Amino acid sequence: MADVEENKTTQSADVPVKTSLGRGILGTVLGDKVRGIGRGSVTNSQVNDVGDGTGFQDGNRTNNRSSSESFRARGSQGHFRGARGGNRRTDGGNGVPKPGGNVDNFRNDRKYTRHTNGSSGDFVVSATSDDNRRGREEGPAGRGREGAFRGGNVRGSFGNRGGYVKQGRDWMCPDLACGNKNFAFRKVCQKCNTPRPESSSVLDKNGKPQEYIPPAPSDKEEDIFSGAVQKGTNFDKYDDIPVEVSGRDQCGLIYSFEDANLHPTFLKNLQLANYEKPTPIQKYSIPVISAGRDLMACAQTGSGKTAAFLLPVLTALIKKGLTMDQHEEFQRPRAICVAPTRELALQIYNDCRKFAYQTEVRAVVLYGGTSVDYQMKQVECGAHFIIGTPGRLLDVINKGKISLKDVSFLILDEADRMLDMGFEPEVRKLVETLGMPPKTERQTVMFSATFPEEIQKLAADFLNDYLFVTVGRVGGANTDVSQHFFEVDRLQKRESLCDILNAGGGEKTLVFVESKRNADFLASYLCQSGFPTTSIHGDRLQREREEALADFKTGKAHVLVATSVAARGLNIPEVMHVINYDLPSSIDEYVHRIGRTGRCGNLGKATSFFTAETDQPMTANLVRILKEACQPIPDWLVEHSRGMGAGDAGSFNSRFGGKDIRRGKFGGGGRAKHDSGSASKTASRQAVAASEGNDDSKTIDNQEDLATGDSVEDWD
Ligand SMILES: Nc1ncnc2c1ncn2[C@@H]1O[C@H](COP(=O)(O)OP(=O)(O)OP(=O)(O)O)[C@@H](O)[C@H]1O
Repeated sequence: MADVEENKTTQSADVPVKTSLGRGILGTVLGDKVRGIGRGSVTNSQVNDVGDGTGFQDGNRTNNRSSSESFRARGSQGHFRGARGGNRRTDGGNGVPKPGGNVDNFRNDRKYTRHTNGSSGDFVVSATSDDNRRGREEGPAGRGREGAFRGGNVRGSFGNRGGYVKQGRDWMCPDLACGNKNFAFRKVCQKCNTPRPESSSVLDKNGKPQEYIPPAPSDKEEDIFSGAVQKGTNFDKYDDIPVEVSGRDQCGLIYSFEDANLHPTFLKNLQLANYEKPTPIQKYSIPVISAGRDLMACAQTGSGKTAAFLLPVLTALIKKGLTMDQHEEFQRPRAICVAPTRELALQIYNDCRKFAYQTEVRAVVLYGGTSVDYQMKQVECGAHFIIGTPGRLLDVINKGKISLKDVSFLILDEADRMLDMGFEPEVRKLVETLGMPPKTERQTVMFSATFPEEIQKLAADFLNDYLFVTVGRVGGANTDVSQHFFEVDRLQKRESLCDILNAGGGEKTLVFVESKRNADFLASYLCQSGFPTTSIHGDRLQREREEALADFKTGKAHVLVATSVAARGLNIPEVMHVINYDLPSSIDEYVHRIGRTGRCGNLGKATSFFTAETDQPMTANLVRILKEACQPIPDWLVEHSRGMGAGDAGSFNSRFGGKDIRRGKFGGGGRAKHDSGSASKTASRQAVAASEGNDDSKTIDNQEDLATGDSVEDWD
């Protein structure tokens, strides 16, 4: 993918720049075939610009065309955005497209619509929807791609772990050479006697789904402290990011963990975890929480927000003194942390076990898709700190196992998500109706990388005279992630993805799609195309979700296809590349998705497929995010963004400029800007208040779609 950068300089597709025997921008030479994707392509004699030069090229072009025949430049130079219904040959049996298909064959029997694209003189060739359907559904054997998937010709995504087998449903033989579809009740494959994959053996003797009991976490020190993302080369550059604190009576900041008055065991545990010095969000948040203040904290993805709340909360719990409620049926947790997805709740729980290692703090995690009885037993064994997803938490509370009256800390991780339309009713119920002390008698802290203004307004219902700490811009993208965009026709996406994965040479890649069905579909396709792939989404069994994540973490599968369940918070070491196969409908979701790479000072890469017909409403916000992160902005994206309202390039007049919505209401001295870096180390350790008076007015960008269908799937 270095090629992407390398080739960006060429603006005109007509100018032959270099000979490529390997890959073009995203183009890949496969045998004697050259496929260009995204916005550039390669012929044997020309390399065309990826960033700006041309549209993507039909796959199996012959090599002797001149680049000007193959492409026309965009704008004044003319531009060809080749879209086609499928330059793939269909596979005899199942209609699954194979790479390297023949565009000419395709053209012979497909209808094309040719139209011009405004004043630019571009023309776009696109297949009609009939073509698209045929491209997908027709195969010599008369079975379409989707038919193949449902009908039994698609094998498990990943050996016997990935079989797309649902509870109580028919299952596919995990033996790739067999792939037979078996009825749900069969324990072995009818055709080859291969045992049913473990993940499908979930029916009890009454045919009801058996409940999943997750494996007990290891107590071994090396296991507890493994699995974290290690610091990258840009870790120290976090200190250069400006920090802003707003609110009354601000607290100081710390420059080392030793300054933070943490419990001594935590200091030892930090060493074991290789935490040498705090990140900016930790420097500012730990003193605020330790001082007993409510907090809204916003910092870029992967910059250490979890430790920023866990360390001071755990310290406070120990300082206040923990009574042992072990083996009592009724537990009175002192701290509750709520997270939007099961995997994130589990991850926070594991971080909590890490920091609280060898202390008396007992943490319990409650999340859906697992046995409630099992989790209730865990609670009975003692629960000072409960971490969970809202639905399961409510469930266990309603079963009378937990009293909230002693809760002194409420933490909302991914707080903007917890308070959006999908989760807000559950969170409100948890906080306001089940006996939790009111906001003046508990401490409430909220963390996220994004805090839209409307959510900030709502959050005020739960917070008491809070401080707002922002590191960098609210809602800004992680600047350690290089962002690339390719305008790709919907039907070109799969092939483009394969080219990118081939070019990546097996690097760990997370591919986001919008729908659960497409996640299965794509994972299956990638498996068949030779990429070890697994998938995670809300329709998979919890056991399968955890196995999928484990396989991806260990590298057994180097591609994970995911819906938005994996967009927030997940900390997976060595994810080198995030691909938005489908762009999300919300810019905040985009920021969180690409934040799965480039964590903890490591560099990462994000590639997004842009399809004008679906993604046009995102353009203004994308342009703004790119500009803010100092990323190159493709001209075509700017063009698309024109007339899309608040996001014209150059304007930051939106919610992204949003900081504390209370600004201007603190009288003087309520807002302070800081440099958390080395320069300020010589200064007083107290935050220096620099009153800035009233802020500029701003417009709220209403293009956000706060609740996306898939992402509410984890309410339990
Ligand atoms: N001070 C530190 N020193 C070394 N590593 C750290 C430090 N703080 C955090 N990390 C590591 O950085 C990684 C990212 O941290 P974390 O998951 O808390 O990020 P985050 O800000 O919560 O991200 P997101 O916004 O995606 O939820 C983790 O692996 C964590 O162990």
